[in-house]
Amino acid sequence: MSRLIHVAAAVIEDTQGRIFIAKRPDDKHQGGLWEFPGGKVEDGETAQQALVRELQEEIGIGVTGCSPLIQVPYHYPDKSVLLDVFHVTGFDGEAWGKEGQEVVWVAKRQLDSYQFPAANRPILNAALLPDRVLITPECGSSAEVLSGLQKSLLQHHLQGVIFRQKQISDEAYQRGYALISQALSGSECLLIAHCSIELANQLHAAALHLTSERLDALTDRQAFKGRFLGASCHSLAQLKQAVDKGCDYVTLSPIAQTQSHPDTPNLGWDVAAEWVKDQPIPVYLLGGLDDTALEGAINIGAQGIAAISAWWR
Ligand SMILES: Nc1nc2c([nH]c(=O)n2[C@H]2C[C@H](O)[C@@H](COP(=O)(O)OP(=O)(O)OP(=O)(O)O)O2)c(=O)[nH]1
Ligand SMILES: [Mg+2]
Repeated sequence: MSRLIHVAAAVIEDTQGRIFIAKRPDDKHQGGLWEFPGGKVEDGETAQQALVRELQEEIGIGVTGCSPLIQVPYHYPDKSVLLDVFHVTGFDGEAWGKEGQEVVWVAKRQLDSYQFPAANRPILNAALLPDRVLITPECGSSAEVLSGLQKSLLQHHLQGVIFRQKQISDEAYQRGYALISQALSGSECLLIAHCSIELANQLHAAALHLTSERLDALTDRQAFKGRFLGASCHSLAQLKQAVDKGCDYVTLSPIAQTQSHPDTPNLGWDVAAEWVKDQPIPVYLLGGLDDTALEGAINIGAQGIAAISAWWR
C-alpha cells in the first residue's frame, strides 16, 4: 500500500456555532468538493504546527485555541491520506479565501447539504455530534425521566441524550420517546433512541444507539433511516466492527470504576487511548467519568464522554 500522506485540517467553529468550509479548486485532488481548510504536514513539522501554517496561508487566520478532534486514515484509489483533524475555537483575524477559493460559514444543521470527499464522513460526524452525552438511568415512569432530564440539561448544558429504559415495553418506550422528543424540540439537544432499528424507524428517530448485541446483528447500516447510528463497544474488535459496519459514533466502556458495577474490570485510560487512536469514528468514553475527565478524553482523541450519574439531577 502506498505511503500515508499526513494532512492537518481544521473544523473551525465561531461563537455562533457555525463552521467554516472552503471549496477545493477543480484541478486539485478531490477538486470541486468542499473541505475543511488545511494541507500537508511538511518534514520537521508537527500536525499542529502544519495546521497553524496552513490556516494562515489559506484563509488568513492565526490559531489561538484548538484541540484534537479525530484522525482519519483513508485510501483513495490514487492516494492514501491520514487526515489529522483539529477543532479550532479560537483565532485572530477574519477567515477569507486567500487563494481565491470559494468559502462559507455554515450553520451545523446545513453542513450535510455540502458535498465533501468520501474521507470526510467521520469528520462531519465529529463536527456535528456533541462532546458530552447523558444516558438516562432506569426510572419509574417516562414523566420521571422527563423531569429529571429537564433539570439535568438545564444544569449541565448537555447537547445530547440517549433515552434508555431497558425495562419497559415497546409501547411504553414509544410514548416516552414522543414525550421527550416534544419537550426537546426547538432545543439544541440531540435525542438518541435506544431500541431496535425497526422501532427507531417507526419513531422517525434522527439518532439511534445500539447495544453490542444489536451491533453484532447489524447487517446493513441503511436499515436505519436516521442520521446518526451509534453502538456500545467494550473491546477493540467491537470498535472495528462498528467502523466496518458504518456506524457514526460509539461509546467505549467501562473506562473507570462505576458505582453500578464495582466489580467489573475497567479498561483504564492507557488501553482506551491505545484503542481510540487512529479509529476513524467519534468515541465517547463511558463508565465512572464526569466533567473533570472531558479534557483528558479529548486529548487522547476521543469525541468526549458519556455518563449517567455525573449529570443526573
Ligand atoms: N485540507 C483538506 N484535505 C482533505 C480533506 N478531505 C480530504 O480527503 N482531503 C485530502 C485531499 C488531498 O489529497 C489532501 C490535502 O491536501 P491539500 O491539497 O490540501 O494540500 P496542501 O494544502 O498542502 O496543497 P498542495 O501543497 O497540494 O498545493 O487531503 C479536507 O477536508 N481538508
Ligand atoms: Mg490545502
